[in-house]
Amino acid sequence: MPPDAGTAAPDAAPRAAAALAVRIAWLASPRTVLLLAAAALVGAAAPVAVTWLTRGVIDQIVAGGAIGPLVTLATGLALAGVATATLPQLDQFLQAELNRGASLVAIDRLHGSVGRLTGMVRFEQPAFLDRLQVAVMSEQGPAEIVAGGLGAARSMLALAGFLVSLVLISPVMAIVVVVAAIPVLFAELALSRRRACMTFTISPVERRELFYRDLLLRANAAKETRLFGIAGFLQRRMLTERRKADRARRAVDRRELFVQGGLALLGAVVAGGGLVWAVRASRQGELSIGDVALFIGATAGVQSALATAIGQFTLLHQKFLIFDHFRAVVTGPTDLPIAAHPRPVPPLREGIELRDVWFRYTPDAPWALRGVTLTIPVGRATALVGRNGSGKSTLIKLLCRFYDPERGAVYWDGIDLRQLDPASLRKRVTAVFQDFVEYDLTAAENIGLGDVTAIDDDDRIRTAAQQAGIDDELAGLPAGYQTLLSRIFMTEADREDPTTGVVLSGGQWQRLAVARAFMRDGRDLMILDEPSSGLDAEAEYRIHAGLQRHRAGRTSVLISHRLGSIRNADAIVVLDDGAVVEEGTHADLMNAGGTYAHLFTLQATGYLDDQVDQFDNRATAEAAS
Ligand SMILES: Nc1ncnc2c1ncn2[C@@H]1O[C@H](COP(=O)(O)OP(=O)(O)OP(=O)(O)O)[C@@H](O)[C@H]1O
Repeated sequence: MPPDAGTAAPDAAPRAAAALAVRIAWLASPRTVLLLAAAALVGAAAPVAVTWLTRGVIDQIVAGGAIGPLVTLATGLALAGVATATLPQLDQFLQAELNRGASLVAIDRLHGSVGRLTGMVRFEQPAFLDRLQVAVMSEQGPAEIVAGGLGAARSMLALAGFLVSLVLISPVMAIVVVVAAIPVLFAELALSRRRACMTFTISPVERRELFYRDLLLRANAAKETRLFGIAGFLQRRMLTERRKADRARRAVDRRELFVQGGLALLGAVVAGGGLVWAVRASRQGELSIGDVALFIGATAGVQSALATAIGQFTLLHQKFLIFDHFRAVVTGPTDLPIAAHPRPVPPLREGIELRDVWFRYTPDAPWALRGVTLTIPVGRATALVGRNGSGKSTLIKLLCRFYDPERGAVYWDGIDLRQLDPASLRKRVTAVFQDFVEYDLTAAENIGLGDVTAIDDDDRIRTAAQQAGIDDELAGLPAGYQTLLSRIFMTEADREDPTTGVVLSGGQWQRLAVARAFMRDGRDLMILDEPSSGLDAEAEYRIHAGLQRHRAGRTSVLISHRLGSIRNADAIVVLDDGAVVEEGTHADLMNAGGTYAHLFTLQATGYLDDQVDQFDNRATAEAAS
């Protein structure tokens, strides 16, 4: 059974997420972080200074004091004003700069971690995919968290400054303002938790919306969506998912509206009450006019700094919770257990052996392989055949160790694959998968990716293409092997120029995938999962002749529903419902008259008219009886 550790939501660790975010930001640009911190310090001091300088100026004017100190105070006020006016722009620039650098580091970390997942297990787990989607959206998290943290620190410093000012004028008022802020803090924290939770819970809905949107916009789905007239149907489904997500967002927005509206009202009542008191105190001579100005500025300053600090803390808390999904992905365990001291994979000398292998994709899924015991001898061609869903592709995924068996084991010259280094194992394997990738790159790159160390080696690329029978076609493209095999990167100006990109046919792509596998020449094991399913008869014949030549003396596993193409394999293994039901050469299996003989005869019959008639008659008779 595939392990599921690390996919279930782990206990959120917002502190660890915050620490990781700060580490990433610091790694990206320590200078920008320091500049932002300096800006935060000045940003905190400036408004407090403005309030005190304003009080001094007013009191000097009212008292008719000397011009010198008044000018000094006014100059200070002007400088503080300049700092207050220009800091937001500088702050914005620094934040954007930090964002660029830290996002780059975050993207690199995230993709590095996903790339280090050795198997396919995680990609089949919805919980991991949800987490990954949130993690991908969190690339700006480090910069936002650092900027938010510094913003909160700035508000706290400003708050302290204003609070001291307010305590000097009216300690009671200072206490009232602070006490009124306590419910705000708790309410905002609860709101932020709710928003972070909503972001995660709507993730499957957003993934479904993306799936429908992708189908509607994808070129290779356009044929079916048009012919079957399902664009409207898919669009309605997409909008339904969007509405579901919007309903969840609206519920949180509505709660915020009521809670924050109520809290704002409370703040306004406190400030209004204080103002009435200050005016009365001034009339009774307890406060100077400058004191009243200081009181008004300090009360507004305390309230706004408190509101900003609480807002920033709760936003930070929310960002920690969201960025925690990023942390969970980048620090999560690997999907397949890796041996403490994985052994490098030696060249294959005897063969690969499956011993009583049981495998299912999830604990609640039916078994895809049931007690498979099988030897793939070195230097021999082994063919896997069987009906759809009988477990052929699953078996080769286990040979590449994309998954581990739940019971039993796969051995490479007697060593359990779990003891080997997965990367080292894969260096010894080449494959054409059923669902091979069509890269929107040049023809040469499409082949060269088979051995990225030789991606510029034109001779090897060309040899691989010749072996796959596609050299002539690639050489004949407008820019030969350098032709881009895609039209998706074209600009409007390129549209008429055929050399900027061409579209290959399905069969051509398939031969290109075979060439890519040939690029990894000299590997110990070659896996071919339906390498010729999309080819015309002649291309199929040529590719199988080429593969046969190439396979000679090498270890290969070949899957094909066209039984004629595997009849020359050294051994044919028939799978049925995840179990090996027959094994032998073509002649052995035909003599045995079992599943293979039945399937082979059925296919061969299709190519011979008189036998087709007999077959049809027999089928009609069978149907009638
Ligand atoms: N990624 C997956 N997640 C869950 N179940 C899967 C997955 N891939 C295959 N299966 C299931 O495992 C069983 C074996 O599938 P597999 O693809 O190995 O069959 P196959 O013999 O290669 O079929 P085909 O001839 O159609 O390619 C099937 O029941 C299939 O539904």
